Amino acid sequence: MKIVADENMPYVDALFGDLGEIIRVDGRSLQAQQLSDIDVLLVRSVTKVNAGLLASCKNLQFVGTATIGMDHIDTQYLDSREIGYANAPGCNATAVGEYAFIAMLELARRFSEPLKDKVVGIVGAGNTGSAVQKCLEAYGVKTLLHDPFVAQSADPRAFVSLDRLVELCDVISLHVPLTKTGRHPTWYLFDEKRLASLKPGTWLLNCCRGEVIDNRALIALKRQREDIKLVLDVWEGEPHPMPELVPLTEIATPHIAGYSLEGKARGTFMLYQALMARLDKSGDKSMDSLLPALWSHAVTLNEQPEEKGLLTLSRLVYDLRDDDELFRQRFLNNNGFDLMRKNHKHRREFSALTLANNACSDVDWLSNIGFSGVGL
Ligand SMILES: NC(=O)C1=CN([C@@H]2O[C@H](COP(=O)(O)OP(=O)(O)OC[C@H]3O[C@@H](n4cnc5c(N)ncnc54)[C@H](O)[C@@H]3O)[C@@H](O)[C@H]2O)C=CC1
Ligand SMILES: O=C(O)C(=O)[C@H](O)COP(=O)(O)O
Repeated sequence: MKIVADENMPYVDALFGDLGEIIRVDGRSLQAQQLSDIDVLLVRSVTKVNAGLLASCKNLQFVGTATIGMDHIDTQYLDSREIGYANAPGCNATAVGEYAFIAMLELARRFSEPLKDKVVGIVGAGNTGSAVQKCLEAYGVKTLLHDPFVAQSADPRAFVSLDRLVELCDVISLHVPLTKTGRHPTWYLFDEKRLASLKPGTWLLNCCRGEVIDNRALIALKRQREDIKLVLDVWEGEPHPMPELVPLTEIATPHIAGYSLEGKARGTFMLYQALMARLDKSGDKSMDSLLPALWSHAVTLNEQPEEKGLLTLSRLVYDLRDDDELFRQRFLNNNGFDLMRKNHKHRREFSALTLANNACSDVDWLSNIGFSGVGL
């Protein structure tokens, strides 16, 4: 079996090595002629999988994308050729949720405005939106949700309209797929008009897809409204963000909100499971053996952490300031955006840090945020 896999997908050799030959490729520049005799294609979000790429692959049985988003895959075309496919829903939801939560803690500290006093609006209440909500609620922050699809399901949570969310929230975090059609398209959901309606001092975070916000209109807004604070992980026109937008942000990163080691391992593992099911084989691999230990195993709490202490714990697991600094230095360099993504291997999730409780008082909320605990 011949398997072509994006070079930025970790653990492919460990999981797929027994199945056949593995060829690593640069997913963004992948060409049809590299694929003519392959059986399996494993990609990330930077590869457009369509008739143009696959027309000459006669043996192709399966396409896997180790991502949540599917907007880069022409599933109609794959269906028409009866090629199996899978994505990895939820694989990096915890990573995105923790990224947004940590970014909020960073802004709270930078501007001396406690996160605990804010109301946070979450647009899109699926896996990543719910992961942010989990961290916020565990910490005691009030959240409001907008999701016209989930609102109509049996989900017991309360929902508000987008207008109401924008009107009421101090912080807005975006977690929708990129869609151009259907009843509630998200392309430019935050257009010039919506951006103009943000209340004074709003913090706006985008960790989903760049084009959910009209980036030109965002630049125009920021030039008039210093009060708005931006956290952008995704950009219109990736891998070339509008250069004038970057200095207008508080935190800027190259589409790595989902890039925890755990999230990446989960993504590859979910594709392994999907391929094994497609081949009607039972897999003998497990995910546990893939991950290394965190550099610091345990921290002992002698007292209940305040917001500053919570940020300190978070930074032990993932210091978002490092990625922000590197991005500002490098995004304009030749291939800087993609190189930073390719080399991004340092980030863990809260669960990698074990907290020991010497504080007596109730610190269950920390395990509800996601930290591992001894006697929490
Ligand atoms: N920055 C990064 O590294 C990552 C970005 N993403 C992006 O985030 C998106 C969301 O991921 P998940 O939460 O896992 O997907 P999901 O499918 O679990 O949830 C998306 C939610 O958005 C809702 N939605 C759709 N249209 C909406 C609208 N117009 N207004 C409000 N809600 C709407 C859906 O009903 C759904 O509940 C992905 O599609 C992907 O594009 C995902 C993972 C990592
Ligand atoms: O899962 C998604 O959707 C994402 O946006 C990914 O986290 C992005 O990662 P790459 O697939 O572009 O490496």
